[in-house]
Amino acid sequence: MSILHDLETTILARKSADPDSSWTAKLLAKGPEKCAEKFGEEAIEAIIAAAKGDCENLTYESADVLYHLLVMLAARDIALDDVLGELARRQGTSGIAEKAAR
Ligand SMILES: N=c1c2ncn([C@@H]3O[C@H](COP(=O)(O)OP(=O)(O)OP(=O)(O)O)[C@@H](O)[C@H]3O)c2ncn1[C@@H]1O[C@H](COP(=O)(O)O)[C@@H](O)[C@H]1O
Repeated sequence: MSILHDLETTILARKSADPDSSWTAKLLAKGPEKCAEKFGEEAIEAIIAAAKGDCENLTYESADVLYHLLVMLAARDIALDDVLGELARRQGTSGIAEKAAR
């Protein structure tokens, strides 16, 4: 069990929690569109840190991105293992071959 799986378990439990009881529950209660918007905001913050070469902030923002990615996936009932499975499927294929297959 990875830390991402642990975090996913916590996030899934928040889907049925009182929105006033936690940040995650409140965000999930706002719906998948808001979760996606939040993910986009965090991704932009990571992009800015990367562009500036601010590695300390990029590490911090990347944690925000991963957390908000898991929340966005949970909001659409997509399991982390589905995403990891897709990555595993791509292992051994070149990026160019992957692009051509789409
Ligand atoms: N990893 C995280 C995590 N990363 C970021 N955040 C929250 O995400 C929010 C995003 O930051 P922002 O600055 O964009 O948010 P904000 O400015 O407070 O909110 P808005 O202005 O958008 O309304 C912050 O409130 C952070 O606390 C997180 N909240 C929770 N977790 C994990 O989720 C678990 C469950 O958290 P709760 O749901 O709070 O119990 C925690 O134990 C953590 O492991």
